[in-house]
Amino acid sequence: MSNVPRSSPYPLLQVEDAISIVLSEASSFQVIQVESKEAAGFIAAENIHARSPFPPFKASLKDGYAVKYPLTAGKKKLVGSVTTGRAGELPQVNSEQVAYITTGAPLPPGADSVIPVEWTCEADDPGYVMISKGTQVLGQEVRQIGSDIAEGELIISSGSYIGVTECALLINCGVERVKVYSRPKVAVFSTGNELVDIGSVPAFGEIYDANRPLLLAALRRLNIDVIDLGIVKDSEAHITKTFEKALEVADIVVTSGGVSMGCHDYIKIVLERLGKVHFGRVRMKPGKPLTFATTKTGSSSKRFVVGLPGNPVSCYVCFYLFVVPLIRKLSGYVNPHLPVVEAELLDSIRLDPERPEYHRSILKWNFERHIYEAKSTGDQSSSRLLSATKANALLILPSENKVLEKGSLVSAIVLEDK
Ligand SMILES: Nc1nc2c(c(=O)[nH]1)N[C@H]1C(S)=C(S)[C@@H](COP(=O)(O)OP(=O)(O)OC[C@H]3O[C@@H](n4cnc5c(N)ncnc54)[C@H](O)[C@@H]3O)O[C@H]1N2
Ligand code: MOO
Repeated sequence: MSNVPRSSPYPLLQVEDAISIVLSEASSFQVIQVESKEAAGFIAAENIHARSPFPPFKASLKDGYAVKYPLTAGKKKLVGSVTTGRAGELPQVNSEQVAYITTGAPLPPGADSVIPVEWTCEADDPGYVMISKGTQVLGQEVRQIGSDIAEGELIISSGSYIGVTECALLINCGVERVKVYSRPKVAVFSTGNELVDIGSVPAFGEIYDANRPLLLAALRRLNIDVIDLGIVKDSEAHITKTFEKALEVADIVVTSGGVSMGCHDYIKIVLERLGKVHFGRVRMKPGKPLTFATTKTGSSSKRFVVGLPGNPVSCYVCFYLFVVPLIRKLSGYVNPHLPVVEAELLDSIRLDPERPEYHRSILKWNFERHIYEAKSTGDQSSSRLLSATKANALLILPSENKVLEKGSLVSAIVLEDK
């Protein structure tokens, strides 16, 4: 091999600049309507107002007796009962009368307050109740109409995340359907002549494809629709054909392998032909040959391609640093970045003098010291998946020719995977 390139034509970008490029390219969202009960996990694409107040009627806060304020202690006439869900005629309650009521049931006409059962006892006559403590204030133990949520109140603003409680809130307020940002579809393929799927027996020189299952599982955990395009041989023609297929069906194409300087590294070459390569190298460890491109053909919307490096840990780290924020931006997140916290190192770590390192670590909250502590996962080779197992954070370590002492404070990107 005498005709391979000896240096990369791609400038070595800083991580922050590379992430900014990805996010600035990803600005177009598609708005869809979903049923409120299916809305958890989406970002709202509209301001949502309560269709009805909650509670929709004056409701009792306690099991007890509905009364008209003021009511003194003593023997009172029982005029009926109101239980939750009850339709039809409610008993009229006047002064010196009571109606049995359960928690959440509507107050009957005339009543404005509730006396809890604990303040009452049975009377000798079944048509009466003994009230041992009278009303203290008007409206006691009553939830007024709209006291939790007023009719028309803004309950979810455009751009906010719909979690499980927001999903319940929508239904609480009678909102059946909501406009949300759709999530991108993602196609995944691995490249490499050495790769075989688990289940087949690897010949000498072959290894199992671990990256595709990693990416597919991570995407499914993010509720993303995935298209699995399998293992593709290191051939320009095969890779081109697979990209063309992927770009027809997916918004984002994520590949692994074939982005470095080897004679069979075709991803960058093919992407230069199919679209625009925004960057092909990032100053980071692991993940240096990470590649990002966009394509646009005919009337189809812009497509995004992230060429992840083949080393499994590089693939994993770059997925969380670049693909997850890209997905979040396209899905409507106002802040697409993963959370970052400050953590104290439990080990001394030798820094890399060339590249900032995204050091896999186990992050734990120390309840006595009120601080996050980070334990290294050991050998950080980009082929060693054991460095990423158990890890729930990536420590952002600066590039310097020194040892960062135990006890130093560093920024840690929190991974949602664990
Ligand atoms: N001359 C240079 N060589 C390399 C450089 C460089 O700057 N100059 N960068 C190195 C870095 S850093 C990385 S990272 C790798 C990434 O290279 P590729 O993306 O081209 O990856 P491959 O060569 O295809 O594979 C690398 C390694 O990972 C294994 N692999 C690949 N795919 C999978 C998979 N799906 N599942 C499991 N393991 C996989 C593959 O067998 C190789 O061992 O390049 C360096 N080289
Ligand atoms: O960047 Mo590579 O990912 O160090 O092995």
